[in-house]
Amino acid sequence: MGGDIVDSQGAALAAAGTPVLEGVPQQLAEVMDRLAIVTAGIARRIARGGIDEQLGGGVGTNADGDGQKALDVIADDAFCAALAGTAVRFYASEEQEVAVTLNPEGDLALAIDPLDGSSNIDANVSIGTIFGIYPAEDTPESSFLRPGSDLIAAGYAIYGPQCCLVASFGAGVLKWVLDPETAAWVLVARGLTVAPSSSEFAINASNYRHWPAPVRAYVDDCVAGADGPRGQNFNMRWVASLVAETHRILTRGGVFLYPRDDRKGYAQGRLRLVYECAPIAFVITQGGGSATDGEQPILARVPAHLHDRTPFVFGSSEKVARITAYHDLPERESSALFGKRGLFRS
Ligand SMILES: O=P(O)(O)OC[C@H]1O[C@](O)(COP(=O)(O)O)[C@@H](O)[C@@H]1O
Ligand SMILES: [Mg+2]
Ligand SMILES: [Mg+2]
Repeated sequence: MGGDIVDSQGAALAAAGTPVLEGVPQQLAEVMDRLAIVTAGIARRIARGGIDEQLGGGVGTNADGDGQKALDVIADDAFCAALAGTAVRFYASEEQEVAVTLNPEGDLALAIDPLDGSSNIDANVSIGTIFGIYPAEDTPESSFLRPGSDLIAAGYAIYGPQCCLVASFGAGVLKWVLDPETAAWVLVARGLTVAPSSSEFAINASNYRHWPAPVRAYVDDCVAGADGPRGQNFNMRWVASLVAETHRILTRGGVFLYPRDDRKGYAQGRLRLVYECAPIAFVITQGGGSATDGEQPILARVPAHLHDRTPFVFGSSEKVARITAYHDLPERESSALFGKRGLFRS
């Protein structure tokens, strides 16, 4: 199962019929266990990176034109192999052009970003895996080209100082920690929530000059701090790993923005609706936070194609609502100097 990325402890448990993960609904138990087993194997392989292989080395480009690192391909192969023979009928990966049929009798359709944040592999900064599970329909198109509100499960693994799995099955957000002493997954939380407000925002500010006016206006007002219309100071973070930003926001609140911008190829932002934004939106919404494309809820968006991208804003509800309000401002208001803006002047 999963080539050479298999956690032997997890595989032995599964072979003995013992659940690897506690707290998973029966319908999803085998699939979640296999995801957990591969995740533990990837975590161990990352920890050994550079000893006998270079996981961050470039190996080509995927069908979508993105550069692929060795670990992107290793992780994709491992998840795909591990899910063969389970209830997963269709496997749709960010790294593959079309969805793979794994089990024609299966009743689940799994979308995956096998390795998220790949620019951070060599830098030893947190990276992850993102997944979403739908009920399978007759074809890959009808299974995946639907609103994220149809998801029955979604979550992510984070390969960081601590390896965690975070998932929702539609009734709150659960978190497991991989115990490095025993190699067992331990359920540590059942009801993770997103703080309703916060003074942190996350955006790649190097693209400032390319952003739409409402995003520039929002960030201008945050950066102006106590001297601007918001009348309070803010802090900024940018990890460049969506999983790491999500994990921080689930831990202490905040807001994340990856807007559309004027650069070639960024008319719909950077992040993929099916593999990244819908699953993260599902988890964040289950935790009481919000997720939009700047204006509309992400979970209502229906992709036209598997690899569609979308602007993405998510996090503490109060902040996401405020960003939507900036998008509703008249153009002359959102492009005005921050001190002149009426709506949010304190
Ligand atoms: O380098 P940028 O433009 O800041 O983009 C960073 C974003 O790109 C991503 O790395 C895209 O994911 P992949 O690594 O799976 O392609 C996100 O994790 C992250 O939020
Ligand atoms: Mg990604
Ligand atoms: Mg990826």
